[in-house]
Amino acid sequence: MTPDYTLYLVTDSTPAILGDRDLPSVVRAAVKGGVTVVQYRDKMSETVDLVRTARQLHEVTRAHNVPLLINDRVDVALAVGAEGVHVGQEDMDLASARKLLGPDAIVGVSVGNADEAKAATAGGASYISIGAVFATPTYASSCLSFPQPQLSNNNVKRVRKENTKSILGPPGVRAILSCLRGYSPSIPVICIGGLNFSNIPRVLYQSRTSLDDPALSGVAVVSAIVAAQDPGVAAKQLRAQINTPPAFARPRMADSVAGLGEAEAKRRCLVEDGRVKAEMVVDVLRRVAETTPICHNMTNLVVQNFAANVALCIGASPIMSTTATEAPDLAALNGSLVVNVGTVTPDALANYQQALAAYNEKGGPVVLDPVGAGATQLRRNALRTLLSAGYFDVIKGNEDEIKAVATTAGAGAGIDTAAAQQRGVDSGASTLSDAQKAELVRAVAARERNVCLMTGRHDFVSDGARTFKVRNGHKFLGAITGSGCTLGTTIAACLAVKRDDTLLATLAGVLMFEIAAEKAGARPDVTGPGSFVPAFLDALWTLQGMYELGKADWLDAAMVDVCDV
Ligand SMILES: Nc1ncnc2c1ncn2[C@@H]1O[C@H](COP(=O)(O)OP(=O)(O)O)[C@@H](O)[C@H]1O
Ligand SMILES: Cc1ncsc1CCOP(=O)(O)O
Repeated sequence: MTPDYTLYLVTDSTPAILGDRDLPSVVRAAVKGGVTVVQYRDKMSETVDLVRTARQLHEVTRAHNVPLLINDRVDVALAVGAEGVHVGQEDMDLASARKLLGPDAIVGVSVGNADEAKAATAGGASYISIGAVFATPTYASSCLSFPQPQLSNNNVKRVRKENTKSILGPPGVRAILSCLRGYSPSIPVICIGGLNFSNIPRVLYQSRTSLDDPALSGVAVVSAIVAAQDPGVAAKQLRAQINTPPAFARPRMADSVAGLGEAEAKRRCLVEDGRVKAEMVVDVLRRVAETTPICHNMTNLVVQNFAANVALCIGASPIMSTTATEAPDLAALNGSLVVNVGTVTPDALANYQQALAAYNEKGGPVVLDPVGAGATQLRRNALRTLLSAGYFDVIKGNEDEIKAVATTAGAGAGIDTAAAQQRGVDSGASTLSDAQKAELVRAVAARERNVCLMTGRHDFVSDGARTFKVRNGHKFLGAITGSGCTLGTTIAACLAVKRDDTLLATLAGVLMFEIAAEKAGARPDVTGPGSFVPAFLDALWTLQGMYELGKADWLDAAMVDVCDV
């Protein structure tokens, strides 16, 4: 019988995680709650104790028809008649473990990259476990910070090695999963590393680019169950969560192009015969004006006032709040969030993460503006932290910022572009052709399973399936501070009212913003960036009046090209 890997528990017997409870009763509660596989992992105990505990655990798991696997120790698995073992890259090799345990035993292998995954698959692993998805204190607290005089030098080395495993993030997991497509599509694959109640839905979602992609067979957790106050309740909640699509999962054309049907795919094309479908764009903007969505900005110190004014001029209701404790209340108001790292600090970063979690839980749209992300190490780190912390519906930035996003994710994410040393918050000279820009935004959107917008004289936007180039805008936008940031605010307002097509909402925001800029820049009294700013706010305000009237002819100015990537 093929084991069910849906919720795979890896045990941890150290006081920091297990506390003063006994492991068999924690495991009993966990399997009753819905754990489907148990791996007994104990790097510290003497063999005699390992065998005794493994026996107790096996009694518990057998009673619930759940396989028990022993970490590393084939001898212990044989001694207690466990269903199998789990080996790492540093442990006994797969072939020897298989030989000792026989063809029916479960032999799982930890992998950290595509080559290891392919080797384990070819070598006859029963399943593979990809990790580490996120950094986790579990190994550190369980092994290194806890004095273990009996730990041999070899064990110390091995433990250190595990602690320094590279962090893959969901994109790294997906890269490995997709390498296995066509190679061995049927091998069960799970992932491990820092997984818990708040990040499992996103990992399951972002580890696939589309519904046609191979999916994970399950997730492995340690402290989310072993350290939980009630391991049984924790297991039950995790099982329920694994089976429920996350609140932020929206219908995406990229997910199901084939399943959409020709009529629906065409309807969502947005551009027909070289012209943008004006009524669809106007519908989004009218909804903003009529419903006044809350637009929560966690933005930099430079643009607070400008961003609030832009939001008001397009008909949204801005609130500039950088304190995460009020984010759950704001997320409940059905609006959207902008996370703009323009003046990021360590405290601010912690607040962004909490607010992101609050919006992700409610399914409220979130825009990430990684301002200056390619300029300093602090910003690169902040970007890495945010990309692992939650799901962003839209990531927007100038060329250098999008390059930073593309090169940030975990190993194996595989977007082929060079990171750029950004000049402050502005982008340096462009080094990419139009085709490369189109491919870059498509690849980021596909990797993150969201929408990516790269701004500049011309903008490129993609949801992984549809990619457009927008040729609107005005040179004064590039000559004032905060044009990119306030475009993020504008897009967030559109996302709040158009949740079933993130790309359309983004395109609507871009067009309104840039055509307003063209109208402002064309005014005879606008002679430079200084006079442009108030004229731009006026133009946004005037356009808002037009869509309230249902007028769409201003969109004749839209210049949107379909990119063939
Ligand atoms: N030279 C330009 N001509 C037309 N539009 C521009 C120009 N430079 C920037 N923009 C527009 O200004 C907005 C912000 O883009 P950008 O300046 O790239 O962002 P940032 O301020 O984040 O660096 C976008 O709408 C973009 O299209
Ligand atoms: C100048 C500056 N410094 C930190 S944030 C910021 C504003 C950047 O605005 P934008 O990226 O929209 O031009």
